[in-house]
Amino acid sequence: MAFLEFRQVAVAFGAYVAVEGVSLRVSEGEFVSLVGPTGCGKSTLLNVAAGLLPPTRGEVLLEGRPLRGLNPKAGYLFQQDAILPWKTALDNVALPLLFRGVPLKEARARARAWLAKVGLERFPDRYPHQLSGGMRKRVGLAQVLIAGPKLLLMDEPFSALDIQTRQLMENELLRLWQEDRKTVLFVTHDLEEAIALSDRVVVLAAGPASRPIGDFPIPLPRPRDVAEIRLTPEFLRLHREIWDLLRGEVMRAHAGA
Ligand SMILES: Nc1ncnc2c1ncn2[C@@H]1O[C@H](COP(=O)(O)OP(=O)(O)OP(=O)(O)O)[C@@H](O)[C@H]1O
Repeated sequence: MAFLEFRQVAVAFGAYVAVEGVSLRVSEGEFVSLVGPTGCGKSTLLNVAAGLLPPTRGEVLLEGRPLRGLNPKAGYLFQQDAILPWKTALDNVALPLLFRGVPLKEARARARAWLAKVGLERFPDRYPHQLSGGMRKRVGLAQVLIAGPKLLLMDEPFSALDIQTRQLMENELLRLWQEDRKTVLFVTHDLEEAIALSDRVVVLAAGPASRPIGDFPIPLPRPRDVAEIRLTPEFLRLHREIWDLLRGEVMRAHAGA
């Protein structure tokens, strides 16, 4: 049984059909990336998986059962920071526990442990504006992971970071993921990032009515270093193979824009 399954999902915004006939199965513990040209519906599909957006047609199954309303197993990390500027790093991370009624002292103790896991143990009292972009991402990641989601939905989480910080964060994500292998659905424009991180890369067609047109297993060994893995012949072979398909869709999207 798939952990998460899209079954013939379509989403229309008024008369515009963004995605149509999307069927996709993600196994428990699998790291799957969605790549595709701009506007093809990647974020739309993540929103459907999060239960934030009901499909116009078709359905999403979570552990075999139709998803109704918000996805209770999912944690969502967006491109923009979702952390609160008036709270410290520690209290931002503690927030999901406080919402659940965990007492303040316990929530802060657990948040402290999560800050340490993402390498911020020395900065619990800093406010977001006193942190770098990469550090804010770490706070965001800890804030999502502290809630213990079984499914991680990530929408271009590192795209605003400079390349070195981005690679550090990608390695950090892989390290945390190796610990307990959550199921991950990761959206990115960046094919290299998708290959470096994933077990599988799914290519979406240019919109309208986008759907998966390619599904590529990534049999690269783990643990991986995202900077080093990019230099291996197997990585380059996979990149060429997937780009052969993706290139046409990117050109179609630009021609239609
Ligand atoms: N709320 C909305 N109302 C109308 N149209 C929308 C809405 N949300 C998305 N769309 C349209 O649906 C299509 C898919 O959007 P989506 O944001 O999912 O694409 P994407 O692949 O994530 O894009 P990008 O890579 O640029 O972030 C786009 O054409 C977009 O303009």
